[in-house]
Amino acid sequence: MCGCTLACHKHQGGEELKKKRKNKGIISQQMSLQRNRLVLLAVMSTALGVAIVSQAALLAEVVQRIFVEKSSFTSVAMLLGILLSVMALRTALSYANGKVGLQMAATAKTNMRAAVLQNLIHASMSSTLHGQTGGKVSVALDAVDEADSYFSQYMPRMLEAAIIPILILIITFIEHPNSGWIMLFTAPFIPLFMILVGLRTKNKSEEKYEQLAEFSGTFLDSLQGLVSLKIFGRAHHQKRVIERSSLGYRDATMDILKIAFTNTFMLESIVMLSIGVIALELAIQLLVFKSMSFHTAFLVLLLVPEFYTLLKNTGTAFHSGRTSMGAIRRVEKLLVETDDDRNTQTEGELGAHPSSNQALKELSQEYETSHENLLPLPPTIELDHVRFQYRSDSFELQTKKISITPGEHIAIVGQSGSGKTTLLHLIAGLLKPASGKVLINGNSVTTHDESAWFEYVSYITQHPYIFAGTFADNIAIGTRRDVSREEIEQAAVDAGLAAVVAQFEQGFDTFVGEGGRGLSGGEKQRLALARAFLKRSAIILFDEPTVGLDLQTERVLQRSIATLAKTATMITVAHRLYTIQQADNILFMQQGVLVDSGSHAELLERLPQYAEMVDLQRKGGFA
Ligand SMILES: Nc1ncnc2c1ncn2[C@@H]1O[C@H](COP(=O)(O)OP(=O)(O)OP(=O)(O)O)[C@@H](O)[C@H]1O
Repeated sequence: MCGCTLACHKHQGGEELKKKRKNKGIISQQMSLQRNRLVLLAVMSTALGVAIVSQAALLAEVVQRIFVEKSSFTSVAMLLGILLSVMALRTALSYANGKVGLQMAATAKTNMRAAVLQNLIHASMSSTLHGQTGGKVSVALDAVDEADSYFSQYMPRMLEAAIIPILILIITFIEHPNSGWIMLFTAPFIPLFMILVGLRTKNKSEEKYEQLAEFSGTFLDSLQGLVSLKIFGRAHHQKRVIERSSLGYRDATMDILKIAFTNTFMLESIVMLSIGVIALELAIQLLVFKSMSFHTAFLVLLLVPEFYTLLKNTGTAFHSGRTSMGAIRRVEKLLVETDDDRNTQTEGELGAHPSSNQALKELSQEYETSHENLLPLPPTIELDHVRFQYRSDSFELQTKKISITPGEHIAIVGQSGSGKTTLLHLIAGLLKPASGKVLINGNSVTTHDESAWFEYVSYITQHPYIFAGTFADNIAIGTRRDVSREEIEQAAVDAGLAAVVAQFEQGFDTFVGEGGRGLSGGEKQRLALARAFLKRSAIILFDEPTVGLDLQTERVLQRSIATLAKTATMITVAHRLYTIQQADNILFMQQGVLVDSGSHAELLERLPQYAEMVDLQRKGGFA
């Protein structure tokens, strides 16, 4: 037994994939993952080449016998039968080639989407907030979809191009070297031309994806902020922004299409010209110089279009492959960005505290056992000279050494923007300190042990996220255990949500969240509380609402919070004097610095800024 939890194994797998991705790009990674399919494609392409040459040879033989040698139909019946079977085999092989290509594309897309999702899920809070949501959605959906043609068309066609034309060329050289030389001389123009065009398309395609991501981002931002835009009369301005960004996307797409059309025209011209030259040469040899047989001339004439069609298809596939590569690069960029972010999050901490994995595992086991019978035991939390910055030139948070004993009720207070929520996020392990440590029972919390640590924590934010689903689903996400309907209903009762749910005909099966019924701020917080009751965490983080709730809701929330806090360490970003006065320890924040901590009475006595804040709150009627 390695003593590793399921989450830990999953993590190791993810790390391996991450390492692989670091060394190779998505394409080579997929190629090595799908090596069997590539081998199958190569075998089928060779078989297809043999079928194409055989079909031409058989057809030339049949025509020679019927029209030149005037043989009877019965004497060629068998040849015709074989010809039909070869044609059927060729069709089947082409179909199978396409099918394997599609399977490769489907697997590659599934893997890419899983990797994008995995990275986005594990990205730190700060990187999640960075960039536009719509842009990320566009990478995860559109860019991954666009990668399809690289695997479904480009790869199979390239393999065919590497095998079949060479086979045809060998046969042509054996049959009639002059035609072989013409083919050999004209053929390189097609890939050469395609490479030149493809390189231009690649840049254009990358540009197109940047435009699409910008367009999606702007569009989603505008949708989400529609109410604010209308109220501030900015809807028209935003309309123009969307228009500009959609026109940018249109132009980038049109540029690619322009290149594609020119490319097709040039390709057709080269192909037609080459076939024409060979046909003319064959006619002169056959009719003027009479230096070759009809069978040979006809066979070469049948093989030549096959040769150029294959090269032409390769050219088209090359073009779509290059377009796809632009999309793949975007996915790679997102993966690298989020990978780097995960690296910076975890490095250092692990090396400094090799025992932290073990300690959290013990905590987790303790939690699992205790969950069956008792409530989980709150750990000791210590902040040891923590320093944090969102960005190098921005707000900086600093703390001294501070210890939160199990079951303590902590209030974090300070002016707006003083760093209260940031401190809460640092304690929760949602943000990683630049220096200093957040210690849980003496060990650092690292993102490596996220799942074990988060088992311990409930976080009731001011604006809890309500997922699209029923009340019951939304409460049940509070825990990873299988919970009964009774437990969900009890949690709702404890959180004061039951009365709200009872108003609806479908009760706990009422749809809420996106596409369902909307909830008020107070109702959302009660739902978040119900999740916390179900989870029965050892640490409750609570971002107290700044806006005034009605007295009834306020009382319900206060009562529920007090019940929850009985068995847990409670850390509240406090805005109410009542909460502050009840706290065992108050952390006073000022411009990012944890200035002082102590009881209400202590701080009143020794910290004038605190006394001033309390005075202001009293006057504001918050008490
Ligand atoms: N994601 C972020 N990126 C950059 N800066 C941020 C980010 N989140 C917050 N900040 C900045 O950090 C500072 C502290 O913010 P924080 O939300 O912790 O304050 P707060 O005391 O909780 O404020 P409030 O009481 O108004 O909620 C602010 O100056 C804010 O602008």
